[in-house]
Amino acid sequence: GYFGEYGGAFLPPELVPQFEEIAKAYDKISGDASYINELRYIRKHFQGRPTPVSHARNLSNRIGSGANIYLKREDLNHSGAHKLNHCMAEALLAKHMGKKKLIAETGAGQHGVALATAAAYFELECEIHMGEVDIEKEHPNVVRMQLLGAKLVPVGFGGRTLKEAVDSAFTSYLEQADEALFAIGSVVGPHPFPRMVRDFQQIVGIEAREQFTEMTGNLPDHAVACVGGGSNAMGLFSGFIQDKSVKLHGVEPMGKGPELGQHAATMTFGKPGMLHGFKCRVLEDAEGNPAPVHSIASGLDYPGVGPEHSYLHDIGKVHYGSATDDETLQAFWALSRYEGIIPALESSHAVAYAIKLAKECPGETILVNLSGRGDKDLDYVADNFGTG
Ligand SMILES: Cc1ncc(COP(=O)(O)O)c(/C=N/[C@H](C(=O)O)[C@@H](O)C(C)C)c1O
Repeated sequence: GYFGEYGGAFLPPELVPQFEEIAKAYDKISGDASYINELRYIRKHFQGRPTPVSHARNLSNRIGSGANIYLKREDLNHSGAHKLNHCMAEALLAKHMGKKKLIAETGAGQHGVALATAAAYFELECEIHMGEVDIEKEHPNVVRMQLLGAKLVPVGFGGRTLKEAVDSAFTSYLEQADEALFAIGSVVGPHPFPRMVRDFQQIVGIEAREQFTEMTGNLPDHAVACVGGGSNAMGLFSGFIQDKSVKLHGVEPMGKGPELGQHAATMTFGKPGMLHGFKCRVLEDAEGNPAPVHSIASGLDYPGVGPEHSYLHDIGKVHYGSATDDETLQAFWALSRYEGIIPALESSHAVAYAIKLAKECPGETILVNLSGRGDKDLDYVADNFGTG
C-alpha cells in the first residue's frame, strides 16, 4: 500500500479490519472473470465507452505554433466526467461484498453524481457529504444527485468545502462500516483506495494510447491532466507510464496566486505529511495543519494529493505545473468558442496548461484528459465572470 514513502493506512483501530476486508475483497475479485466481464459490459453498454479522442484543430491553429492539441473526451463519459469509471467498479465491489450502501464525499459534485448513478444502477443506497459552499456553487449536480436517489448531507463546519466533506463522510462511515462501503472519489485515502481507484481509471489511458496511435501513427509527445486528488491524471498516465518518449504533466490550481490560501498547488508548495489516513505531499499552515486552499474549480481545491502522484513527483517521472484561475477561465471560454466543447473548470486547468505548452513546444503533439463537461459550471461562470 505504499508508493515510496507515501500511502499506507493510518486508521482508527475500529476501521482497521474494515479496510483489510476491502483490500482482501478487491484482491480477490480483481482477477475474477465474472467481475471483469460485468465491468466490461457496463463500460460499453451503460457508460458508452470508449470515449473519443478529438483533435482540437481550431484551437491548435489559433495558437499557431504548429503544436497540436488532442482531447480524451471523458466529458462524454456517462454522467459527464471520468468519475463514473471508478464509481461503477466501487459499486460492483460493494455488491460482491454484500454491502447495502455507498458513502462518499464530493466537491465539484461529479463524484457524487457518478456514485449516485452507480448506486441507482446496482440498487444500493447512497449517502453523499458535500460542503455548503460547494452545494451553492455546484447546484445542478446537487439536484441530479437527489434525482438519482442519493441522500445529501450538507457539511457546515470549517471551510465548508471538500476537506470537511471528506472528514464528515469518514465519520459517518465509522458508524455504519458493516453494511456500507466508503467509495472515495479519487486516488487518495488509506490503502487500498489509491491503488484501486487508479486501477479503475486505467481504462482511460489504455483507450487513449490505442486511439492516439491509430489516429496519428505515433505516441503523443506530451500527456496532460489536471490534478485534484489525481484520479483522472493517473488514469491517463497509466496508459503511457512505460513510454519513455511521452512526457507526463500534472496541472494543479494556482488559483489567485502563490500566497498560502490562494491556491491548491500541493506539488509546488507542499511537503511530505499526512492527511485523511494516508501519507502524501500536503499544503500545511504554520501550525502544521492542512492549509486553507482555493481554486475556481471545486474539484481541485484539496490540500493533499494522491500518494502515487507524490512519489512520481519525487522521482521526477511526472512534471507538475499549474494554471491560475484567470488562465483557466480563458481556456474555458476558448474551448467553448473555438471547439464547441464546454469543459469543466477542473479540466480547463489542463487545457490552459496545454495552451502554454503548445507555445513552448512548436510542432509537438499534446494529449489532454478532458476530465469532465462544464454543465455544472455554466451559471457560476456566466453570473460571476460573463460568457467570454
Ligand atoms: C470534472 C472533474 N475533473 C477533475 C477532478 C479532479 O479530481 P481528480 O481527477 O481525482 O484529480 C474532478 C473532481 N471532482 C470531485 C467531485 O466531483 O467530487 C472532487 O471534488 C472530489 C471527489 C475530490 C472533477 O469533477
